[in-house]
Amino acid sequence: MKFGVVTFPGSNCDEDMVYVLETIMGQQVERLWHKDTSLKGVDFVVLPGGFSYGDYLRSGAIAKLSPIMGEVMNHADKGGYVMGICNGFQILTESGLLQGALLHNNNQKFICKNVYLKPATSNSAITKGLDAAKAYKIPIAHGEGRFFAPEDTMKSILDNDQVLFHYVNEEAQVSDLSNPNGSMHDIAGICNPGRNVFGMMPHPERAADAALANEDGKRFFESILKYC
Ligand SMILES: NC(=O)CC[C@H](N)C(=O)O
Repeated sequence: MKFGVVTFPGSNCDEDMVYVLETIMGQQVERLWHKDTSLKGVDFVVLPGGFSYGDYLRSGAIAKLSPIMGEVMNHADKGGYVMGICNGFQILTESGLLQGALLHNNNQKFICKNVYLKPATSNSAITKGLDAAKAYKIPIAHGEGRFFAPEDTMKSILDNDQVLFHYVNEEAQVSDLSNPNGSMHDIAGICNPGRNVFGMMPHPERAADAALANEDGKRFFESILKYC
């Protein structure tokens, strides 16, 4: 599979993502620039983490207007795979490819730490290869990660089994302390109704190399490669 990793002005996890896909997972990767108007034949588009346009006006609000986003939307509309990590997730909600919004964390602070995630569904390429009972240790680093959706939107997300991950504690249980940002229903990631667009706030690419002593994130990429 050929992956495309998009760099926006202010992206800072683009090279981490390229490294994991290319060097750890052995995949072909095309670096895409936000001003490109072609996806250069990639099968799977990744919008990486960072601070596109300095997070003005809201995280992702300006990046959604980048020239490449028209092509990303066409790709998704045709059923092509798109994944947004952290700032990438914010760009996907801003552009309407995913429902809901990422609001400021409820403590109004930037949070950088390891959290635990449990897959919420097996019906997606990114979760199908994961252990439904396991808590995966994955880092977060965001100031605007509190997933919010109006009641009717949230109902359709839940009814359509679109939640990909919940924040849990190390024992894979939801607890008062497991949700770092106050997101509704402890949601850490969702997919679209077509199940080809994924968004998540935690960073699996930061936990995919044995040198970092945590390869839990590598399982997410293995699942993608197996089921996409
Ligand atoms: N790691 C990131 O992608 C940063 C996310 C984002 N711009 C925020 O602070 O909310």
